Amino acid sequence: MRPDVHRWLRRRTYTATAWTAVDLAEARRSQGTTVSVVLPALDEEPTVGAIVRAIREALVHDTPLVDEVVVVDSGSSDRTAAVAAAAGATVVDTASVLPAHGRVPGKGEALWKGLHATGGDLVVFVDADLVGFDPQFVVGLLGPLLTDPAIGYVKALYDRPLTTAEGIVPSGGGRVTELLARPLLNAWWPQLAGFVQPLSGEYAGRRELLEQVPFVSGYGVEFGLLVDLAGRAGVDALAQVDLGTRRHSHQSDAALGRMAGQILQTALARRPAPGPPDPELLQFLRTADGVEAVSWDVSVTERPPMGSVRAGGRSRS
Ligand SMILES: O=c1ccn([C@@H]2O[C@H](COP(=O)(O)OP(=O)(O)O[C@H]3O[C@H](CO)[C@@H](O)[C@H](O)[C@H]3O)[C@@H](O)[C@H]2O)c(=O)[nH]1
Ligand SMILES: O=C(O)[C@H](O)COP(=O)(O)O
Repeated sequence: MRPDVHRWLRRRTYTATAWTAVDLAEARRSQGTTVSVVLPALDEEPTVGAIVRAIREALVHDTPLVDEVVVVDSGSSDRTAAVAAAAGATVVDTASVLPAHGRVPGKGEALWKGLHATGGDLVVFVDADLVGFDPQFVVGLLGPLLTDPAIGYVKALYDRPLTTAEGIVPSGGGRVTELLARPLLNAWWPQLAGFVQPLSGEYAGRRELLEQVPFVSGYGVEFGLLVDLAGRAGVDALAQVDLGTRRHSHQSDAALGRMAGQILQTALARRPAPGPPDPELLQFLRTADGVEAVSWDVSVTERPPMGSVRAGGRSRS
């Protein structure tokens, strides 16, 4: 493993249980820091209400860690907006925020408009399709930001079970992550190979930093933010926090193919200066102490066209 990635992993990987909501509420009160939570939502009627309610009960009413919970409705055709509002969220529609900029489809658009529609110094993004959501997710994401001024952006890491018709595969989820995003990141941005879940939809950042980078409109938004924020603030300003396990609703293989296409477009638009890709691939295993990185050499050797070999052989004979 590259020494810089090894150092970063040890220095910038945290566990959500390191903080309590009460401690962080006191930290942010003494700093005068405000916190917004943004949930992008497209047709998430079955799950959005429970997530909003859990955050509001634990982190607005019981302990004052969060100032506002905003659901950004990304053009839902179900009752997402009504359910979110009934649970206590402020609901905005992507079409009504910055109307002069129009509305383009996709998750990243909802996040970008959510950034505009909120006012917190710290902004926490949480997907609205999570199942069994725990408000400690928000506490964990805020922990590094409220306790270390050098950190500007924090991404979630977690185990990702895959729920299938046959049952639950404990670490079968994150298929786009494993098959596309991680290999791409390792090849072209190996300094970011320590991110266990580069596509995680739960992350938090300082507004002053988030407002300096573009937001890709679709599913490339996480990949783009990671690369762009590292470029803007440096890898040491980025951190990850272990939230345990995360379950969500899965998309079809065909939909994941389209997601992968958007991530590929995002990566190609940011491709670093030409040069050989890094041949190391870091993958991660869950251990009793957290996660362990496993390094693989994925370099390939190009054999010449057989015709040229035969021609060379003939000329030698
Ligand atoms: O046009 C859209 C599409 C999705 N969403 C919301 O965005 C969140 C995540 O979308 P989802 O379709 O559930 O994505 P996943 O299949 O979970 O994809 C993973 O990988 C994506 C690519 O990086 C990330 O954007 C996701 O957060 C991450 O969970 C959910 O709340 C959606 O309702 C929108 O608001 N608008
Ligand atoms: O992050 C990913 O790789 C995609 O969201 C797919 O996740 P899933 O395999 O858990 O559905």
